[in-house]
Amino acid sequence: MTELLTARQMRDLEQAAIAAGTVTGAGMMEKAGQGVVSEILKRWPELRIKPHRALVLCGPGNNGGDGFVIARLLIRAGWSADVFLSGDPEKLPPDARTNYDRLTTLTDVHAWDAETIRDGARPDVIIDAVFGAGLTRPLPRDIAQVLGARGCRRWKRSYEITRVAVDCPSGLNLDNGMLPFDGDPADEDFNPWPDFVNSADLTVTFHSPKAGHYLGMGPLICGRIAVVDIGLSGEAIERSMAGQPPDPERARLAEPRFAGRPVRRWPGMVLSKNSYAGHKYHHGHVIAFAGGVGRGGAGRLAARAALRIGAGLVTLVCPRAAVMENAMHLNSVMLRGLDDPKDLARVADERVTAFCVGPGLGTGARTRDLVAQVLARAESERDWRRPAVVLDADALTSFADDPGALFAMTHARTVLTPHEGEFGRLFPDLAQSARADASKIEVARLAAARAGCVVLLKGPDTVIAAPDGGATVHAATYNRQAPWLATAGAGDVLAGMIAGIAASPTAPDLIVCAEAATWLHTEAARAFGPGLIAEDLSEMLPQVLRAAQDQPE
Ligand SMILES: NC(=O)C1=CN([C@@H]2O[C@H](COP(=O)(O)OP(=O)(O)OC[C@H]3O[C@@H](n4cnc5c(N)ncnc54)[C@H](O)[C@@H]3O)[C@@H](O)[C@H]2O)[C@@H](O)CC1
Ligand SMILES: Nc1ncnc2c1ncn2[C@@H]1O[C@H](COP(=O)(O)OP(=O)(O)O)[C@@H](O)[C@H]1O
Ligand SMILES: [K+]
Repeated sequence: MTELLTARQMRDLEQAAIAAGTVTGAGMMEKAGQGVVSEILKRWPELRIKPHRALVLCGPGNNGGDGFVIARLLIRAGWSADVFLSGDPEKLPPDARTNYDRLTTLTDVHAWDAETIRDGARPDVIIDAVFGAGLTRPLPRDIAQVLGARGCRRWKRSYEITRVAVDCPSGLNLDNGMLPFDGDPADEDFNPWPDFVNSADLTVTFHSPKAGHYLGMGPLICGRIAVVDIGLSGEAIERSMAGQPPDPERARLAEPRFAGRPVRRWPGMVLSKNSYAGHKYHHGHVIAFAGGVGRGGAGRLAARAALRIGAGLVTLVCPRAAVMENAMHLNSVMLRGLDDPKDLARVADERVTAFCVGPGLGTGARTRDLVAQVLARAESERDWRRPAVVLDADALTSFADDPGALFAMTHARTVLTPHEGEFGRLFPDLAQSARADASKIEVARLAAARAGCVVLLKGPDTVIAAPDGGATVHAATYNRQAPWLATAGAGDVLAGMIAGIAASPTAPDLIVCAEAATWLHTEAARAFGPGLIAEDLSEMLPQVLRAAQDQPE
């Protein structure tokens, strides 16, 4: 799984490698520039045919330094390049200055002027090397005037101009995926979208992607992401393998890759039925709860998903009045009636290894009691650990008035799976800071630490965090978009899938189960495609599981 670095972690890696003498700043900058040029020509081979015109926009730091390298390489390849620098050449950092000096022997580098840039010849390619990891404030207005969506409208067919961002579209915060903007939103003519949103067709980043490429606005404005090696690979092997919990300090991306290469065994290795041995109890017994009469659908969706993903047995537990209704819909999923949560032991013996609580349950005292009963379950004599507990939907909302009461009961074998609304009810202060400028990764980490359990905060950029700080981003973006998942009941299916994977007595850490479930959930949605409704997800799982497990060594 690829590590998602923060700007600071990337800087530290570079500094450490420079200090160790394995790379130099100038060497990395040269590789960065070369990498951008070769990615452009790889992505648009037609640009190789004859030289073209580039507009290279450079900033006052090392991102600008990359721009000077790119301009030099393009000019050497016969292109014409109009180069502009925002900032004082005398104040450039040393490596950027060296590349500025080399470039000025080939062409002029003009001082930034929005009007001059916009009145200049129409470029075929715009290189955005204004700000990268070092941006600390909103994009200054004179830069937004050029890079913002309105910026290049003066040119004919401006929408056909290829836009390439170096490290990120300038203005993007690489830690949180946000686009801080200047100006007063209260002003009548203020419109952050065309003014400040700078988007690219291709973003070329270095060594490893950064969190902001995958969070928030990042996927909307980066186009595609290409990662190029700048000589740091030997310095930083990924610190945790797929199938093992993430390193507490390094967030990662849930995907079947390690150290830049495809890993064929993930997520198959996380699933229970990956060897010939075992009977049904070896794969765990899940209990999913359903609501009262007429409200059983969500619980049934979760139960079916738990069975499809591989739990040995699944029982749906509902109020007695709803047994007949549920019986009409269920075959392989078993069914029991339960009115008083205190009688849980009657329907759930010690062989139950996972519970899924919340979908369709309704909010209130009964749901709170059920959650309390389930969370109070200790490890049994048969199993060395407590049953896993997935709390979703109404199991979360029922504690909106007193989240502390929930966190007093949650334990390390618990996963909370809130969408943003449910998250705001349990963690109002953290939701607030996420709306300001805290990264979704940091916010989920704080929530997991407070609740003492795994927190999975949903969305196209789902973040899964453990109390020790381990965090994974699951990206249903770029080439894994699955907008069809925004459909009622998709979350219930995910909760059931997590329970189904975690139920196995041999299941790995809960965060690892949650990563695999989230990835498979999106794979199922992608395999079905448009028109998906929640029922379809479980039915796509056999096909998705086959692809995940039947891989040659
Ligand atoms: N040797 C290295 O460290 C390498 C750095 N690389 C490039 O260097 C970039 C990071 O370089 P830097 O740390 O110099 O950062 P940047 O070049 O992203 O920006 C830093 C500069 O912008 C100024 N600044 C920040 N926000 C501003 C704002 N809102 N308005 C006006 N000025 C603002 C800062 O004062 C500083 O002068 C990476 O994104 C990458 O493109 C690559 O060349 C790879 C090697
Ligand atoms: N635009 C989207 N792209 C990808 N996944 C999405 C998108 N919108 C929602 N999802 C996913 O779909 C599921 C929806 O869950 P949830 O909001 O709990 O819905 P429900 O309660 O109706 O089941 C989550 O797993 C979420 O991450
Ligand atoms: K940039």
